[in-house]
Amino acid sequence: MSNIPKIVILGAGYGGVLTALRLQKELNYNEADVTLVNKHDYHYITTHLHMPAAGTDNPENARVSISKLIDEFKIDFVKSTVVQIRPQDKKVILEDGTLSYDYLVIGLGGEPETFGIPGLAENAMNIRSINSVRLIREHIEYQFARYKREPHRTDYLTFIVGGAGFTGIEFVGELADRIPELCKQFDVDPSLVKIYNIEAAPTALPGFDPELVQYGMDVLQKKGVTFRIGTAIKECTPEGVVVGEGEEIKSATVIWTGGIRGNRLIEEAGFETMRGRVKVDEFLRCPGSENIYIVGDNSLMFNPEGRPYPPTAQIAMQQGVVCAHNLVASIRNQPLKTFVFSNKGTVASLGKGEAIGIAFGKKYKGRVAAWLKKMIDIRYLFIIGGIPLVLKKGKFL
Ligand SMILES: Cc1cc2nc3c(=O)[nH]c(=O)nc-3n(C[C@H](O)[C@H](O)[C@H](O)COP(=O)(O)OP(=O)(O)OC[C@H]3O[C@@H](n4cnc5c(N)ncnc54)[C@H](O)[C@@H]3O)c2cc1C
Repeated sequence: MSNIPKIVILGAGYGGVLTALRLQKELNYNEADVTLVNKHDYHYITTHLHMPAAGTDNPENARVSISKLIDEFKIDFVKSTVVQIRPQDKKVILEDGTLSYDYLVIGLGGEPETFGIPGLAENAMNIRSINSVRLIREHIEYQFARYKREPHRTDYLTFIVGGAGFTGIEFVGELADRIPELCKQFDVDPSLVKIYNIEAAPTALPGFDPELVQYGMDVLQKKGVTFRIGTAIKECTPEGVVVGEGEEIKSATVIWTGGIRGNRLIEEAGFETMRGRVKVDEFLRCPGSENIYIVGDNSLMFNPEGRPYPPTAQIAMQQGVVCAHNLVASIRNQPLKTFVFSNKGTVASLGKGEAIGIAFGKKYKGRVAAWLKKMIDIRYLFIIGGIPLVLKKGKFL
């Protein structure tokens, strides 16, 4: 049996892919066996998913074949679903086999958090993966077709988005752009279509710059979005949602973007978690299990003021780089690097040609912010796949 350490990476999301790409670059020949496990043979660009969900872009543009990203002479890719993590045995159970590891990286991404709201898990859809956005896109078109057969059912033309965080705001922006096209295609009077964005917090985009939030809401309202801010969804049923003090909004489409938690496999593995996320140490290791690293939405880290960093692609990518560095350092018995988050800013799209954001300490809105958003997306494609990927998947217009 070989004495080469075995590194297993679970999940080819932002954290997992960056870890794999960096290991591929930094490890010398025969220094470690690296295996990347993912349930699909493609990586998806989560930050694009609001577009194919609304139907303003093709889902193909939001996914990249993993074989195009990694060097399969250096990294073994296993397409499978993880069903159990067994830290006590240093094993991972897959739906079709078992892997043993010396070092484990967990980057399985988050799951929707429904905060125990009755009916949400059963009746609402989520923008989480290529498969989930395909479903949303088809579902939206189908509601227009159904309405033409049952014109008394205006609930088919009412679209409810729960949560006005970044995902909710970006999605309603795209949906509002798509509606005129669908109305034309299905001969539907646009004034019959309603888009509600419902948020329990006292503001949309909680924690974001208030002036930019106001700008964003004005843009979206002009496009036809109705905001119900400071309004909690109390229940979700097959007929719609119940909000506030019992008001019912009838709708055949509820999309929940209001919360994200870590992965249930981590809780089931016996790690101490907060909403499925593990509070990692400064080197990104799981406390008490120094051979296990956790990156991305599965990890929990706090800023110097003691507040948790929101789970973003940006932090997941930076963690992937440091995680790979620390794995190589562990193997070489060298000192580990502390993870320090460098916030490059945040930009939220509001649909075609409109966005709001803060980058490099400055506020941006309108076309300039929309351009910035494109540059961020292109930069990511470049990091993971170089110029060929930018040319293939990059959106310049
Ligand atoms: C619509 C939307 C827009 C967003 N926009 C932004 C943005 O503009 N900027 C930003 O910084 N962040 C944004 N985010 C957040 C960002 O996408 C996440 O924080 C980021 O994807 C987390 O990366 P990750 O590596 O933890 O996991 P993910 O990217 O979620 O990847 C997890 C991977 O694990 C795989 N997987 C899951 N379970 C299993 C299993 N059991 N077995 C095998 N494989 C499994 C999945 O298929 C996936 O490939 C957005 C999120 C959404 C949903």
